[in-house]
Amino acid sequence: MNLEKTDTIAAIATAHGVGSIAIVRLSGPEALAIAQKITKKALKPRFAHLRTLYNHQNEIIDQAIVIYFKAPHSFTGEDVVEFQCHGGIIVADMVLRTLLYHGARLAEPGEFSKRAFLNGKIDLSEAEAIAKIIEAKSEDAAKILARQLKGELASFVEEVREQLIRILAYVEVNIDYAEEDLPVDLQEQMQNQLETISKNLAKTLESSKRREGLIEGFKVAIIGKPNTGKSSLLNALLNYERAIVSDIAGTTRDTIEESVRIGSHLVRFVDTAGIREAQDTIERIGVERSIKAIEESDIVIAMFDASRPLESEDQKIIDLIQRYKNEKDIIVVLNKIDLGKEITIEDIEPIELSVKQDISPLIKKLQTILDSYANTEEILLVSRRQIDAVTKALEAIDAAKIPLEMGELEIFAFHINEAIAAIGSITRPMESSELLDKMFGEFCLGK
Ligand SMILES: Nc1nc2c(c(=O)[nH]1)N(C=O)[C@@H](CNc1ccc(C(=O)N[C@@H](CCC(=O)O)C(=O)O)cc1)CN2
Ligand SMILES: Nc1nc2c(ncn2[C@@H]2O[C@H](COP(=O)(O)OP(=O)(O)OP(=O)(O)O)[C@@H](O)[C@H]2O)c(=O)[nH]1
Ligand SMILES: [Mg+2]
Repeated sequence: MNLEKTDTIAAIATAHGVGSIAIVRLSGPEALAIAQKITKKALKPRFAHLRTLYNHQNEIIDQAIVIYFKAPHSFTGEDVVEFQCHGGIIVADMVLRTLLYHGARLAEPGEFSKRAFLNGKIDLSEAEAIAKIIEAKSEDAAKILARQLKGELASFVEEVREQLIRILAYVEVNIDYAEEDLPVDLQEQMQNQLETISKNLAKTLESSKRREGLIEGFKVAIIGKPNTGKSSLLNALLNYERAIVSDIAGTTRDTIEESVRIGSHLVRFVDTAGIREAQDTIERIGVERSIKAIEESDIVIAMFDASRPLESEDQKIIDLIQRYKNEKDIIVVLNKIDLGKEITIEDIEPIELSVKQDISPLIKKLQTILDSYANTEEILLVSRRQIDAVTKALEAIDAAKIPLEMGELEIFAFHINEAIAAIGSITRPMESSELLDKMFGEFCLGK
């Protein structure tokens, strides 16, 4: 990119509301010149200066801390000047308008980060981490993203890419020079290496999908036959009477969603209509909704009434537990234990409690599961784009296996090249400018 042709952009980087300090950012070849017009004094790189700021009519508009980052040692890699002015929006707006008056252009959303990317200051996985940090729903998410910003995913990508390139190098030598087939031991070695890479990628993909909630927030579905106390549980979690509770079976007809903080996690609970034998259409819809709630959730709480023997309606819930037990974390709760225990369910370790008295055993269990999602050193793919790239790489590696067996080295090399491109696109896509516009366009203004 030709830096001389880039214009100089400006934006307010802090939230547009009441606050004690607001930051206005300026980046581009004219940043220093424009900044000196508003401060009327020289600025030394990497110094925090206390400066009076003047508008174009020479009126004093603020006293601010001004920092000049000289290219290429700045966030964007260009000349950057930051104005840390008094907060609220009025002062920051006046500063911004003065910068625009002196020749800066209002930045588009994400344009600072886009420039940082184009100037090689950050790669795409790091840019995505920045975008997601702003929207992080939990401290755990923020910590994972901070690691990604430090290049954790980038090094993972680089490692896999290098392994694939090494395999490719072997093959290319053989395509060019070998008259006969690949030596059997070399072929086996390559197969083993590919298998290791595949497993590694598949594991990352699987654990990322399972932990998607770390970024977006986790969802917990509460299911069970009517009258087991699902809505009572939601109310107990929320500490107020959100859902209607009654001893009439079928009280909840629609799903109800509310967010609750469990430890450091913000969790969305979904209270569903009780599942019973589907006699009428409305109840059938209820069953379908419950299934949908399960599929959209990370954790399922399956509720039973401990005080009554197992009924055929409970069996429906047990069937669902069986169906989803490999995909979801399922917590079985025997509620109304205050009324005695009549129920027995085989092969399941339940939590026995009374929602009316104490739900802390359930909270503890939830917290243990949520912590286990968060406390891991495993790499997390944090966007659809990253998940798609790894999926594509895996497919390409898979497609390469048969040609390798058959000794069709050129086809093999073609697929390995595909895999290399797919995995590399996580950090450095063969960019179409539309992709970049779309990605960075979703960033906050001033980022
Ligand atoms: N005031 C302020 N705070 C901020 C940012 C910012 O841009 N300004 N950030 C924005 O997201 C984050 C910090 N990230 C940053 C990343 C790189 C550079 C930077 O100037 N890098 C140069 C110089 C490095 C150095 O001197 O050690 C470089 O990489 O060459 C600045 C901030 C969060 N806090
Ligand atoms: N004794 C006792 N009663 C409870 C307990 N939990 C809930 N109940 C009562 O059980 C009845 C049903 O509770 P709900 O929370 O409405 O049950 P639900 O599972 O949401 O029912 P549907 O919405 O019909 O599917 C109410 O009368 C509650 O007060 C408990 O721990 N002990
Ligand atoms: Mg209910």
